[in-house]
Amino acid sequence: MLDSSSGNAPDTHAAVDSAVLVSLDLNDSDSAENLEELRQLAASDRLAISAVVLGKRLRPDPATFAGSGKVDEIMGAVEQTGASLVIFNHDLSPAQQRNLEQRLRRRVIDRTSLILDIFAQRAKSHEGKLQVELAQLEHLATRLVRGWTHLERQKGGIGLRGPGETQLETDRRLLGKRVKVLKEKLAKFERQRALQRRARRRAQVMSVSLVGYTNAGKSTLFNRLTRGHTYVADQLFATLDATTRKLFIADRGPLVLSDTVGFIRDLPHTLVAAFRATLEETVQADLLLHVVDTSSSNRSEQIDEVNKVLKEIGADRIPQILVLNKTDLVDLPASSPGYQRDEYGRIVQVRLSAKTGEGLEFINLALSEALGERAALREPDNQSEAQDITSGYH
Ligand SMILES: Nc1nc2c(ncn2[C@@H]2O[C@H](COP(=O)(O)OP(=O)(O)OP(=O)(O)O)[C@@H](O)[C@H]2O)c(=O)[nH]1
Ligand SMILES: [Mg+2]
Repeated sequence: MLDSSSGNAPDTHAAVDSAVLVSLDLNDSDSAENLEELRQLAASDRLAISAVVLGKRLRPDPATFAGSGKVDEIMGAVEQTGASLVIFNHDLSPAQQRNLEQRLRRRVIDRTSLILDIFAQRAKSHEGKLQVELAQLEHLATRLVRGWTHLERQKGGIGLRGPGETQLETDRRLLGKRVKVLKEKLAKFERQRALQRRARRRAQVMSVSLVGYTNAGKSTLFNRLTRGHTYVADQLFATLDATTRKLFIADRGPLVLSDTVGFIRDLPHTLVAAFRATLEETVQADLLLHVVDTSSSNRSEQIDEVNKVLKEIGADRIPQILVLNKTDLVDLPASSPGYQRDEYGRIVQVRLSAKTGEGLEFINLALSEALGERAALREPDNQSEAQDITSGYH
C-alpha cells in the first residue's frame, strides 16, 4: 500500500474529532442547503463540527480558494476551537489544498474526500471494500498526476525536482499496479453477479431496485417489504453494499428486490466508476422504486439529481415508480390520493411512510400490478424465444 501521508489519500481519521467547515457562497442560490448537507456528511463521518466559516466570493482564489483574509478568519476559528481538520464544501485543486494546509497547519480536505472517507468506513462486504479502495486510488491518481505537473513547472527549483519526481514515479507505478489488481478482482465479482442475474432472468423473476437520494429511506422500505434487517441509520450513505432478497407478493408470486447505495449531488465520478458493478444491479432492473424524502425542502432537486445519475449509468429508460416517503412528517390534505396512475393506467407514484407502514398497501398494489402486467407480456416473449431456439439463434 502507498503511504497515505505522501499523498492526499483520504484515510479513516479516527483520531480526528472536531472540524471547521468552510462554505463560500459563489453565487449559487442553494448554498444554505449545501451547507446543511455538508454538516450531515461530517456528522455521518463521526466528526464534531466546532465552527462554520461562511463567506461570499465572486470566484475562487487560485491560490487558496478562500482568499487571504478569509484564510486568516479560518485560522482564527481553528485556533479558537482547537479543531484538527478543515473541511471545504468545494472541490479544491491539489495546489490550493497544499497552500491551505501550509497556512493553517491542519489537514484540509474537500467534499469529495469526505464522501470517500465515509464510504471507506461503511464498506462491509469484500466487494464493497475493494470498490472503495479503487475509488480512493483513482481519486489519488488524478491528484498525483496534477501534482506532477505542478512540480514540473518548477523546473530547477532547488532540491524539489529530483526526489519529488522519483517518489512520484514510484507512487504512480505502485498505484497503477494496485488499481489493476483491484479491477481484476472486481471483474470476478461482476461475472458472478452477471451469472446470478442470468439465472434469475431464466427463471423469469422480475427484478426491482430501490434507488434514491441518500437518507431517503430506501433501506427502511426494503426492510418493511422483505422483513429483513438491513442497516438503517440517520446517516448519509448508511448502505453501501447491494443487498438482494426475494419477496412474495400475494397471488402474484416472487420478485427480487435490491437495496443499493444512495445518490448525492455531484457524486464523485471516481465513485460512480468504482461502484459500477453494484449499480449494475440497478441498470439491469425491470422496475425502479425511486424513493424520495418528501419532508426534505430539497426534494425536487434530489429527484433531479437521482435522475441525472440514473442517466449517467444508463438506467433512465427503466420504468419508475416514484415513492413519496416519510409522509408521517408532512401535513397532507386528507383527500390526497395514496397513488397516481399514468395515462396507460400504470401506478407511477405512491405516498407512504416506510417507518409507520402507512400506505404500504399502495406499493404492494403497484408491485402486484407490475407483476401481473409482466405475466401478461410473457406469452409472446416465450414464443419468440422458442422460435429463436428452433432457428438456431440463442
Ligand atoms: N419519519 C420517518 N423517517 C423515516 C422514514 N423512512 C426512513 N426514515 C428514517 O430516515 C433515515 C434514513 O433511512 P434509511 O432507510 O437508512 O435511508 P437510505 O435511503 O437507505 O439511506 P442511505 O443508505 O444512507 O442512502 C433513518 O433515520 C430512518 O429511520 C419514514 O417514512 N418516516
Ligand atoms: Mg440505505
